[in-house]
Amino acid sequence: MGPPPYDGCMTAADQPQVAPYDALLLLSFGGPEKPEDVVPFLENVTRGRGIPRERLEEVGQHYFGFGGRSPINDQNRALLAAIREDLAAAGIDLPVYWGNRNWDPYLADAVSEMRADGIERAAVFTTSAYSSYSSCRQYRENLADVGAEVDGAPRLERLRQYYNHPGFVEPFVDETVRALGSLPETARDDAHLLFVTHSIPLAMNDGSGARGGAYVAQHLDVMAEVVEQVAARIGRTPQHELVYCSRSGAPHIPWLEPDVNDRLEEMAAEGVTSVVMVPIGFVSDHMEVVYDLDTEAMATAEGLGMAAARAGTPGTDPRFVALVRDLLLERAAAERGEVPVRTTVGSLGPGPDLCAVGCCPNPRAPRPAACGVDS
Ligand SMILES: CC1=C(CCC(=O)O)c2cc3nc(cc4[nH]c(cc5[nH]c(cc1n2)c(C)c5CCC(=O)O)c(CCC(=O)O)c4C)C(CCC(=O)O)=C3C
Ligand SMILES: [Fe+2]
Repeated sequence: MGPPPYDGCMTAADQPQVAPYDALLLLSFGGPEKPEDVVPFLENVTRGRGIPRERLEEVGQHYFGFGGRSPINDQNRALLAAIREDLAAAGIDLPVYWGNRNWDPYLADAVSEMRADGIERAAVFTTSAYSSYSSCRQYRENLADVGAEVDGAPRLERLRQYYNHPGFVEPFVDETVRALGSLPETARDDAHLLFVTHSIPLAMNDGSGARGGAYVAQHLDVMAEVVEQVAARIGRTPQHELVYCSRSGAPHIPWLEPDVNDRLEEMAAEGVTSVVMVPIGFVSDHMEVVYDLDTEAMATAEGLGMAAARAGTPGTDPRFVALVRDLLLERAAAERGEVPVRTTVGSLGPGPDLCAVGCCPNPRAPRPAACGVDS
């Protein structure tokens, strides 16, 4: 997993090699920071996507309930600071920028700033771990758009998907063990684990990855790995399953199910009395987590008389921050023609540096996307 932390005795020759890159760009979703931002933010997210008016009003209320401020931008500020510290501690002198798809600071502004600073070729880390149109190709389309929009934009090379990197998986293991331990003693031993991710349309899952179905397959692989590591720690294998949150879209279009709330009701009827929710679909505790899980699903569990706890997301866990450095150094080595170690856990192996032709297709109409074998 990358070089050892900088111990103060490193010589220039020992410094990890980031060439050919001269910058790193953190690319994220973005979120509103005050009540006036909420509606224009939602318009940015849903433009041309056929999300019913009622759903938008409902989601707007989630944001207003938190003072019109999503936690996501502050979480990215913290991640940005942690990445800068981690790189510096490893003796890597590389500027790190941040831009979003849907809200200020926008990707185009970050890339304009990079161009003004003379950046020529940057690696791009997205806050999205899995393969699907929303979590992969849509970011690649954003990179293609900004390349066309910003004259003289640097080359932007998206780092591979990292759902099965130990720096993403291990924080969930620790947090699952911690959350189990936070349940009342009588509820601990038969608590079920509910692994939770963002629902997407069935058709989007069917198209995800190079051969289809990758979104669900990747989550099942992460779930199996977390369960195995948790079992090794607690000496038993808890019951576990994958469920979904944050369904959107028109009601007649099928999305991945079961919804976490529906499943909690069924489980209560089946006699389950305690659960731990493990939000493996998410990198930080943003609105989907603090509203859809901590507010809505927790209220559902409480209403059913179940004991419930939630595991935290990677956020700024030092292992997750070091993952960014590991992927950067891995890709830099590959671009120099070396054959780097590509660290993964689970059964699926590392994803490609460049996405396959036609993977994770745009559900509406094909658009140019960067960072594919055909771009
Ligand atoms: C797979 C996936 C992830 C996980 C991977 C990743 O992290 O990238 C994710 C993350 C996020 N989704 C977010 C917010 C929203 N997503 C929406 C809508 C949608 N998401 C979708 C998928 C995903 N979304 C889809 C298929 C739609 C339907 C419309 C469309 O086809 O695009 C809507 C519109 C209202 C609604 O319909 O809910 C909002 C406001 C925020 C910000 C949270 C904050 O502010 O803290 C984050 C991190
Ligand atoms: Fe979303």
